[in-house]
Amino acid sequence: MARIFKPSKGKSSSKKPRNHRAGATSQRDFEVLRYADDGRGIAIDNGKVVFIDGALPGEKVHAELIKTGKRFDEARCLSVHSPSPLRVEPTCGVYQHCGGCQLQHLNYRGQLEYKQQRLKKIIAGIADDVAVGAMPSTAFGYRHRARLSYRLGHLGFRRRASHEVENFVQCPVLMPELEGAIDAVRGPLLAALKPSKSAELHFALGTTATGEVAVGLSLEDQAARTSTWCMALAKALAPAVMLQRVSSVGGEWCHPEAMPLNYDFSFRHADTDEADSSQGRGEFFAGDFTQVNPAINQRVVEQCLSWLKPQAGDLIADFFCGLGNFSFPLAQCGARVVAMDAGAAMIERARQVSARYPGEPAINFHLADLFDEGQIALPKGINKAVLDPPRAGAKALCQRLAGHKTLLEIVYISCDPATLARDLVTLTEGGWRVQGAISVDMFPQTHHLESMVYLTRSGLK
Ligand SMILES: C[S@@+](CC[C@H](N)C(=O)[O-])C[C@H]1O[C@@H](n2cnc3c(N)ncnc32)[C@H](O)[C@@H]1O
Repeated sequence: MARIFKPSKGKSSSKKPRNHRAGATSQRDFEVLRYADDGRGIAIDNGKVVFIDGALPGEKVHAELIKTGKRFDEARCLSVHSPSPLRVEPTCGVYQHCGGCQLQHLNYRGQLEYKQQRLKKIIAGIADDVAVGAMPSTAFGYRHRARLSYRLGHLGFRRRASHEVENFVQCPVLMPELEGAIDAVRGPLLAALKPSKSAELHFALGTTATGEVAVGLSLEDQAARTSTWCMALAKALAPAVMLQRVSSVGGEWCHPEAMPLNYDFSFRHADTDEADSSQGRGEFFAGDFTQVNPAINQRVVEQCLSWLKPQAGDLIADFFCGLGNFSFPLAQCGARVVAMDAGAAMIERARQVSARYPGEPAINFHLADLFDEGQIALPKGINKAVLDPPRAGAKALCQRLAGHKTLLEIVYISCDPATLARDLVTLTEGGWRVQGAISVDMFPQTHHLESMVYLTRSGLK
């Protein structure tokens, strides 16, 4: 028997299972049939669905029930009788406790296949004739930012299904420079954070204006006390990490010496394969939204440009634009862009960056809540659009776009399969057709699925 998952010695796993029937055997064997949408294995036990953490389809596993409910049970794999050929030994030493990754026990080819199949399921019945592509990433060392929690003297990632914090030692999905910087400032941070009970810390890796690699840190909540406290912390962390921004009840406070990091807007033109870095660099602070996997992000931007073929004469809406990740490359190809987002600080920074470019600004950045029907003002004459919403999707916006008169092409980038499925139904019922779909591996080793879908429609009278 291959022993893969040992029962955790951590506090959270020693707790008695919630809802578990008194006297019932909590460990037994299961045959795993298929994947659940969150990467767990699904088995059927006496007609009831059981979700098994750490189990793969085709395997016979020995698992411990950790929760029982009316409709389904939940279990954790303890050992594997007949391992799947796709099973691998997890790289990370704390994989079985940490809440960050869910698929390290599945080889990378298997992960890509699993994500591709999920996207196939989403467009089934909507676009059965469309072949779903897969965009692979490097399997480890891809993340340029990380959010760590501090709680009761521990600094690291949240444990699986728990509020407890797993102390940060190493994290193989982080870029090595980021991993090293977090390790370097662990001591000073732990000393400084002592008085507060809990805090969220956003680390991000980028370059400075002079091209050096730098790491920024922003703190949330009660970690931000007084400017004196922050100055002392900033000093203790430098030069390994810049304390960039601190949220506090009174608003945002930036350390006076902290510089924003650079955001790279360069891409390669699909037709010539030439690199284009003429829109150069934007700026961001740790805590701003940036795509976590910069190499894959560049490919996503390039795929978007290759579908939309932006050119002079186009008026393109970039909905949920953030710092202008898509807006700047679209404008660089000659299109005019109207960009919208609800993040006031990011919109302001994007405006400042766009104002520095010579000539007429080709991008208009607007602050808008795109979930609020009343605030969705669709720019007149748009013929193409990029939608890159948060997990909640773009319900109200898709309802408005479904019957839009001048809009002919949409690229929808989604980080949530359920809301993507809902919004695609709205659009296709309005006459839109899916022409392309790609599962993008923005988050290797996790079950998170990023997708890109290209839709077109002939003009409405
Ligand atoms: C997945 S990110 C995409 C950002 C950007 N397109 C990029 O590639 O970096 C989603 C964006 O939606 C924005 N957002 C969240 N809720 C929103 C809302 N209700 N209305 C408008 N924008 C919102 C966030 O500020 C964030 O920038």
